[in-house]
Amino acid sequence: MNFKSEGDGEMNQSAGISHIAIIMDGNGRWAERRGLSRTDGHLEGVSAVVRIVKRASERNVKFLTLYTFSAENWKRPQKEVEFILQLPKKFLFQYLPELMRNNVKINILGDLQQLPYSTREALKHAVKKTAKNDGLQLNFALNYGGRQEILKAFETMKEEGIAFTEESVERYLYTNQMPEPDLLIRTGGEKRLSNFLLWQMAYTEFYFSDVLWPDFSNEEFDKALNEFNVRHRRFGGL
Ligand SMILES: CCc1cc(N2CCCCCC2)n2ncc(-c3ccc(F)cc3)c2n1
Repeated sequence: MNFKSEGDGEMNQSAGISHIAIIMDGNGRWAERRGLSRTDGHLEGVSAVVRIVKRASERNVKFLTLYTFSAENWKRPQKEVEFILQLPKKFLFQYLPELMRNNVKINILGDLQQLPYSTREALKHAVKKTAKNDGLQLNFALNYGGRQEILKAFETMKEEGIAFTEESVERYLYTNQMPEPDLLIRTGGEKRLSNFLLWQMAYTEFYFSDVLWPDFSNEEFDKALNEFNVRHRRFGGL
């Protein structure tokens, strides 16, 4: 199956959007409301990832960054953490061939040293296999924390004797090869950043949705993009 791209025929509504970041919240509540286990909620969340990756590619988004596991998520019950940290392997085993067919490039943001060996190996394989692809750049933030990222950049720069400027710091962040997010979408009703891309989102538009991530449809995604375009519509003015 190919992620069909909306050609120039239809006005490409997302012409101004290069990079979208998403905090995919609400998976546990989605399951609890249905009398299902939290792990069922995470699995439904994976299906929503596949759906929105395809939609982002169709809307000609160039970079899509997904917050899949925060540094704070380690505080969850051990069984749930163990289940979640197996999801990358499951996802890649099932979807990497299709992502390759659609020229998707996978990048990983975060500290992978604490992840299970088999998960780290699956991630390294996916990054290597998709490295030459030049379609949508799909960034997974795993064991990621914005404050930790900035502190790690400062420590490395200090060791290397690099002067701190906005440009030099950005070269030491996980996102050093990509533009800052134009739009942040957070699902699940909370309205906070949760230590995500703190340096990078200094000028990012925020879109908060009460929809729980597993229910986040193409229509909901399109509403966020269209809202961005309304906010950024310029009629020749400044
Ligand atoms: C590491 C925890 C985690 C959690 C998770 N959830 C759970 C939380 C949010 C909802 C989505 C499902 N997903 N979904 C895809 C991945 C994934 C990560 C890397 C990769 F290369 C490919 C896929 C994923 N990873």
